[in-house]
Amino acid sequence: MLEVKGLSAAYGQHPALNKASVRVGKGEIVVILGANGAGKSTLLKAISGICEGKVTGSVRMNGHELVGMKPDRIVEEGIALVPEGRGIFGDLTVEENLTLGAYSERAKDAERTNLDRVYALFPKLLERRRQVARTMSGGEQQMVAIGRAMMSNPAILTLDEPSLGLSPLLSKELFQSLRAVRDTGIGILLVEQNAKASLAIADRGYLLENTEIIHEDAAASLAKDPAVQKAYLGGAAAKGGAGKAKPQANAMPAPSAPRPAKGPSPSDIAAQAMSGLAPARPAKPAPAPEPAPRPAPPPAPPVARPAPRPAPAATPTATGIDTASIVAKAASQSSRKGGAPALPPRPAPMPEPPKPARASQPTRPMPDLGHHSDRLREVLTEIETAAQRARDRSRTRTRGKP
Ligand SMILES: Nc1ncnc2c1ncn2[C@@H]1O[C@H](COP(=O)(O)OP(=O)(O)OP(=O)(O)O)[C@@H](O)[C@H]1O
Repeated sequence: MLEVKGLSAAYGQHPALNKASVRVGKGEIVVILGANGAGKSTLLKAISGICEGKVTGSVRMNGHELVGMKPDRIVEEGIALVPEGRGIFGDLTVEENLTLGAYSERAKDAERTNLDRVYALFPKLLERRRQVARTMSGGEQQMVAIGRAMMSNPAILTLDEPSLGLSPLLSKELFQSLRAVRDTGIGILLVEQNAKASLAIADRGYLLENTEIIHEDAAASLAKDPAVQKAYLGGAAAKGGAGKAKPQANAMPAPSAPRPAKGPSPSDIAAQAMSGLAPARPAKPAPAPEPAPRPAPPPAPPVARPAPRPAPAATPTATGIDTASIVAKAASQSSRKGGAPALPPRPAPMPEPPKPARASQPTRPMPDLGHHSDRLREVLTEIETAAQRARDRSRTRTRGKP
């Protein structure tokens, strides 16, 4: 299904990947093991069309050449990336984050089915679907990131160090979830530092050292390979590399070219490629170690729902979620924080239809919330109602006075 052949990438004069060849079949988990700086993230970024460097070679998905294609076209071809650092929108709810993943043409019609599939795989996300993502635990946020990628209806899911920063318990849950994703028929290309856990769930693996794939084998064989054990599985202090092709290769990364000080982090760009939008994040921080799971915040008090406002023509979706609103909200979150990458060309949300004339206006007309969320409307309605009640009370008091 996914066939990478002789793929190379260089950042200026600095080679980061050298003629890598990798394949991933349907329903297969393939792991890439390698030391820091070996070129693992570069490989995933080059596959997704978001490598900042110069990429040569071939990446074929079901026979279609992807090198040179725009990232959003690559998503349409069925490849979704879960970037290092997750790249989810902290200010949006779980469900809003998930819905953003369904923005591609490929996924639009199957949004409800995909959402159900994600909730079936991650029941916790269903429980917490109205929770703001930044209040979720690290493990839950990682599930949101994977769920969002799955909303693009991918045939291949690529993940960059998904267990980074998670406690052993949450990592275990995560790897079990990946197995469940694989069992749905999705092929998984996984970059991981946690060699033991990833080899335990993988079908095959590759060793990437100093920009080159030096060995490929069944995961079970790799797990038993003394050189792999020494280098990646906590064997005796391993200065040397692993694998049969170049057992003497040094596992230390090649000296790196300086990364650009400004601009979006690779994870941001990856998030952009996946969903068409990306939140602003500081450059490549390791997520904080996982604290104990947090209880769900208390449910919000019930609010009086305002009469439904006519929805803009393009917004209704299978889930009933106003995607255009969520996109606008996510974009405003990105721009508020600054530094987010520009949005890639996407079908623009339909313009707001002309506002219908209101039959009887309240004392003060409701402001036009246009692209804002339903929740905001609810809060404003509440405020309006409270203000009206206060005015009525004060009028009653005034009338009662002699
Ligand atoms: N945007 C960039 N500009 C310049 N050099 C880069 C850039 N991104 C990566 N590199 C360099 O390319 C090499 C490979 O980096 P890459 O991030 O692919 O490694 P990695 O194997 O994923 O490492 P890690 O496990 O630490 O994330 C490194 O030497 C790195 O410094």
